[in-house]
Amino acid sequence: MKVIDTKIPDVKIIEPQVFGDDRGFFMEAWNQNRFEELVTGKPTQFVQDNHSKSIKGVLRGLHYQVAPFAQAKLVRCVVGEVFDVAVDLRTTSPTLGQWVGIKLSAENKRQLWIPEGFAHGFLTLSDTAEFLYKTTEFYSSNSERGIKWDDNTINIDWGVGDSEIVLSEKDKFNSSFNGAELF
Ligand SMILES: Cc1cn([C@H]2C[C@H](O)[C@@H](COP(=O)(O)OP(=O)(O)O[C@H]3O[C@H](C)C(=O)[C@H](O)[C@H]3O)O2)c(=O)[nH]c1=O
Repeated sequence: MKVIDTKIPDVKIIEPQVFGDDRGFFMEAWNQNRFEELVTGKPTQFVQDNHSKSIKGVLRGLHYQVAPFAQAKLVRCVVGEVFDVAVDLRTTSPTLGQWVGIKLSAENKRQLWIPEGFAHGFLTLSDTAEFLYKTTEFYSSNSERGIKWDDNTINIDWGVGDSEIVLSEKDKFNSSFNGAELF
């Protein structure tokens, strides 16, 4: 397992070791000891596994839960490809308002570690994409918050125009960054 830094120090790219042979491949998608040793450096417990399927152009996000239900997430794409984004919402962080974007795919098998204090979202690049992620806190609908995918303060380069984006009704009414509840 290789851990790669991003421009936001606490957000890490993880490349699991993949064992390929003439049957296909095997990899440990998550190993508690290795993850705590190489990624977080502390005890890290996940309590929920999520799985979503999206068609091309679907953008889910930017979402987060506020305290006491703030979630850290370990995310990966197991079918197709997505452009995955984390946005720093920590008021004491030197990278507040900055974002990290990475392509996650069934092909590259990369994972992204997104600590508490970040908004998260992804854009579906392939015809369909299936997205799996572990969270460190349970879902709490009352604690859910959303920031507009095209907020002009954060200014994420999604690589597509507005016309190609498919949003949930909820995501059409997300907050601006400047109006958002931060950490
Ligand atoms: C997130 C979640 C949702 N739900 C229910 C609530 C709705 O009835 C239905 C769809 O929820 P939603 O439209 O919020 O799903 P996404 O747009 O994929 O939301 C996710 O999008 C981005 C990518 C995230 O990082 C978050 O984990 C999460 O907010 O599933 C649950 O029952 N449990 C859950 O943990």
